[in-house]
Amino acid sequence: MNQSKEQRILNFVLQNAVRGDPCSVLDTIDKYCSQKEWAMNVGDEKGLILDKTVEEANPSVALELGTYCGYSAVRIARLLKAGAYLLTVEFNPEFAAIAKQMIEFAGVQDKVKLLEGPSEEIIPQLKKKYEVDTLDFVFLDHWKDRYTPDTILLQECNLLRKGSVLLADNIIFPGAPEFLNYIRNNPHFQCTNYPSHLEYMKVVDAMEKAVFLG
Ligand SMILES: Cc1cc(-c2n[nH]c(CCNC(=O)c3cc(-c4ccc(F)cc4)cc(O)c3O)n2)ccn1
Ligand SMILES: [Mg+2]
Repeated sequence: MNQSKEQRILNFVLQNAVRGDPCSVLDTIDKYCSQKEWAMNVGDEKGLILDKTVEEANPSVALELGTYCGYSAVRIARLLKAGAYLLTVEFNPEFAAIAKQMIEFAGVQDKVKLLEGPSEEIIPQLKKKYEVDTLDFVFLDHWKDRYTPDTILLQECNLLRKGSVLLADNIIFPGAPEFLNYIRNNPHFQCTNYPSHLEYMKVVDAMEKAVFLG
């Protein structure tokens, strides 16, 4: 049975990156996806915006919606302080299996908990089943029509606190116009736009940061 693109990306990492070196894993994925096969990792350009936002937030507990192959999970986890951790949610079992191996190869498995299932099911379980109090940082990178309902769900589940930082990918392409309208007109959030480009392409994209004001 011929391999999936995601399996080819993982194999390229296993054969070309340095085990236990997150930066080497990120660079190797970026090399493969810019030169051989495009894939929906946040990538190196938007990855720098993600890095700066994570460093500024310096989260103890972070949530990522949309793991895919684990690129941004590795990117976030490599920046977390001792004792801090990332919960990452993936809907597609094939993607989750790839991401698990990617995270382990990068050596950040002790900082990452990979949860399989749809975001609308997982979010309401975070407090009781996953012992989360509040989230310091949330990376929205899953289905674009879920950004708004899941941001509302996070608030309903009391998972945000004053100062919680949300960062959303793909604001322009594929686009999340409803989310942009919701978050920019919501007095409980302070928004900042970061113009960029779609991963590995010249297509215009952007990220939106939204700080919860309580
Ligand atoms: C409901 C739920 C869902 C999830 C979930 N897990 N994994 C994902 C992946 C979502 N990501 C994307 O669809 C995405 C797409 C593009 C793209 C595509 C095609 C183009 F032509 C151009 C750009 C670019 C990107 O940067 C993206 O992030 N969702 C997890 C949990 N619960
Ligand atoms: Mg994305």
